[in-house]
Amino acid sequence: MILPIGAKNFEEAMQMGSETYHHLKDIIWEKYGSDSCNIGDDGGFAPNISSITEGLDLVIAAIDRAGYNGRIKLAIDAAATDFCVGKKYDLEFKSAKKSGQNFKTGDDMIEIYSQLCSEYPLVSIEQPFDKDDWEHSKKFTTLELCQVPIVLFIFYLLSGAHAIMHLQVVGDDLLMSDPERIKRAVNEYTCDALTLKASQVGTVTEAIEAVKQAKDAHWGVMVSHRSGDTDDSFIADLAVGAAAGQIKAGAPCRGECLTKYNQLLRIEEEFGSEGVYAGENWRTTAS
Ligand SMILES: C=C(OP(=O)(O)O)C(=O)O
Repeated sequence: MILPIGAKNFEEAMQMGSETYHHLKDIIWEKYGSDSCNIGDDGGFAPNISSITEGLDLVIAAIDRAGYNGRIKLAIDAAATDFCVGKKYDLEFKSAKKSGQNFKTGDDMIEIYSQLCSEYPLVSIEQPFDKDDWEHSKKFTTLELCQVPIVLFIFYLLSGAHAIMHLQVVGDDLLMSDPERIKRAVNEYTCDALTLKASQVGTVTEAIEAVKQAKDAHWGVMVSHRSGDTDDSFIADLAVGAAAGQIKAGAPCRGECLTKYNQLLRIEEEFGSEGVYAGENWRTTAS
């Protein structure tokens, strides 16, 4: 996923995201052929890549070709519950020819994520471990991985702003937008942001309660669509109303994704000069 945090407003963010998406399509077409440009549930491409870094390199190349170097950061939704087998993580879970050799422990996964964080402009990882792997979620979140240069890091420490600089660890399945699980995650520090799925929590009232819990803990809030979503745009209003600062609604293609982004454009237009695009403050708007 990409975060166009260097945009001046949502309209520009949308332009940056769309241009990057279309450059990504060209790059994938050139390298893997047109079949690889078929899109999945969330509007993303799924070329036959053989490593995590191969995928990230494609996105970096697209950002570069679109001319947005330094203005767009990266995020990953690992959705690790999907490839957790027992207590291990099967990195070949998508392959038909499984060798059985690519199982990783929770500690191995921490190593992998840490390495990615040091090599890429990665600012957020969602669901890096299984939904019940509280142990590694805690171990990883507590690391507070930071990718800013050391000189800048010291400056941020001195200015008291260091809390926003480390990698955001987002709880999706770990929390299930459930108040009891959020409470446990806050107490144990097993993540520091909430994926908010209104259709998962059930009612708008409960969704607002979950946002309050997250804000009280000074967490980030990422309002999210669902796989196979409809063309309902309500989550755009929810994200603005909750001052979430973050929304995840898929790639800028197909009606069910675009309807959310179009609603955000309309909201921004309605607010006019009073509208505030979260931009660099994407994590702190929630507190
Ligand atoms: C679409 C998502 O979730 P789900 O599969 O639970 O709908 C997501 O987390 O990006």
